[in-house]
Amino acid sequence: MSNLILASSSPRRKELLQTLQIPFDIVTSNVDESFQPKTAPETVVMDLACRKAEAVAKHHPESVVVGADTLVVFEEQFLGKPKDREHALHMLQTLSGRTHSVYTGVAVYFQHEMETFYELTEVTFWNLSLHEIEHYLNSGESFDKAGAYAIQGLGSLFVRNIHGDYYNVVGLPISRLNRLLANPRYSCLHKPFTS
Ligand SMILES: Cc1cn([C@H]2C[C@H](O)[C@@H](COP(=O)(O)OP(=O)(O)OP(=O)(O)O)O2)c(=O)[nH]c1=O
Repeated sequence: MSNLILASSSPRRKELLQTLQIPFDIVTSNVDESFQPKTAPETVVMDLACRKAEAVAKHHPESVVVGADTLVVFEEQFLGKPKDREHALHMLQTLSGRTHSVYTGVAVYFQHEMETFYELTEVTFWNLSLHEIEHYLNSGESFDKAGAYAIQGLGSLFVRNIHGDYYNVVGLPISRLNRLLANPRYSCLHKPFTS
């Protein structure tokens, strides 16, 4: 097993973590992703990221384990992954012509200690016609994405403006994670992009 483990089944997170050019393995777990109503979104994403990292770290205490969670938030509504087409349609209609927030929480577990942070990116959508949304839903891209869209795919055509880290929206704020891993505490990772 590598010194670094990504506790995620997300192919986007895998791709982004590869940017660091550190060997890593993927180990996933099934954690309970429920949370108390009225919890602040940054608390939710950091807490879920911790649960994912902890569940894997239990079985791999020698490794640095990274977990993450992404949530789309519009006003008081938390938009996770849509349950079905109807749900995805409703989410995209909610986001149409408005600005929403994308939170990703990241947790790094190593030697019985957890470090966490979150990033927030504001994304503004163009007004979307029903025809456009239906066409997008037919692509199937919505279904495993928070907020029912993928900024890295066809969903990019909905985006009028973005403020913050693009990679945070895709699911892993990689430059901030790289800064965190620069700490000598993680020297076992032999990172090429930090001194
Ligand atoms: C908003 C947005 C989300 N997403 C994805 C990132 C995450 O994979 C997903 C949010 O769901 P998550 O529950 O954060 O992650 P996951 O279930 O895919 O993977 P795991 O829990 O195993 O780590 O939405 C995009 O790929 N593009 C986007 O533009």
